[in-house]
Amino acid sequence: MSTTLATPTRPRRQAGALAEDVVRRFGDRTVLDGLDLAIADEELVVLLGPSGCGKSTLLRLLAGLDRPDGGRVEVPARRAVVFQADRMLPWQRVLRNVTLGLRGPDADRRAREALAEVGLSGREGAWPKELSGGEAQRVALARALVSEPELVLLDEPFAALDAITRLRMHDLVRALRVRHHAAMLLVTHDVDEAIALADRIVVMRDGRIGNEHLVELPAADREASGAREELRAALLHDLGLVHQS
Ligand SMILES: Nc1ncnc2c1ncn2[C@@H]1O[C@H](COP(=O)(O)OP(=O)(O)OP(=O)(O)O)[C@@H](O)[C@H]1O
Repeated sequence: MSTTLATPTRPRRQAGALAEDVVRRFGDRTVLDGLDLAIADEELVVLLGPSGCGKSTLLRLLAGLDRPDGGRVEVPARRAVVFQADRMLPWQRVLRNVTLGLRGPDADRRAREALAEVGLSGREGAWPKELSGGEAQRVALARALVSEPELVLLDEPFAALDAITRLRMHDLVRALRVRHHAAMLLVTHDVDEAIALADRIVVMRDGRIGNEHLVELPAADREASGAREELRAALLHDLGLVHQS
């Protein structure tokens, strides 16, 4: 008997996230004013912009923690958010903080694996207050990734860390990207962090995305190169931090 195989329908490649003509007002202040942003699968987009321009507002909309007054937001159901403060439950040990919200008999195993991935094997039984700032943010990353999200939203996750620890966290993010295939949106004030990590840097201006920069520099050139310096100067200009003569 012959069998006719149905043509497999390829899953539609869904964008990592989409914001279309998004408006968000607080009182009479329009913070997001017709903003468009599409993040591709597995793309790491860094969002830069002056303080108060609406970066966290956009991130909260994409996280589903807030709703727009106009426009459309499309995000995958499996998404995770990492904030500047780790937001662990202080009365739960590290392992329980990672298994929070996980279901199934393998929750513990998955949480242990996630902690190993961020370099925290052996710290499962620690209390949150026993962790350094860098370790706490590692837990936050483990907690975000343990559910295998398709979209990870990071709101200044390393801002409170010292410079050396922040560089280690950048290495960790790069390593995690290789293993997890999530789209990421990272909000930061740190132009060097943006250049170190981004596939694309977008700069917010007047409630929308203003300039965008694709970052196609190989890893070594992100540390030191003429192209890096040019990009850095362009970003400082976009942010109004230097004036071109
Ligand atoms: N829930 C809210 N109620 C009223 N105003 C708000 C609310 N959330 C944000 N805003 C206002 O919206 C503007 C944008 O805030 P948002 O936190 O998004 O800026 P940001 O770009 O993330 O700033 P920063 O870089 O300083 O973190 C600010 O003026 C803020 O006061």
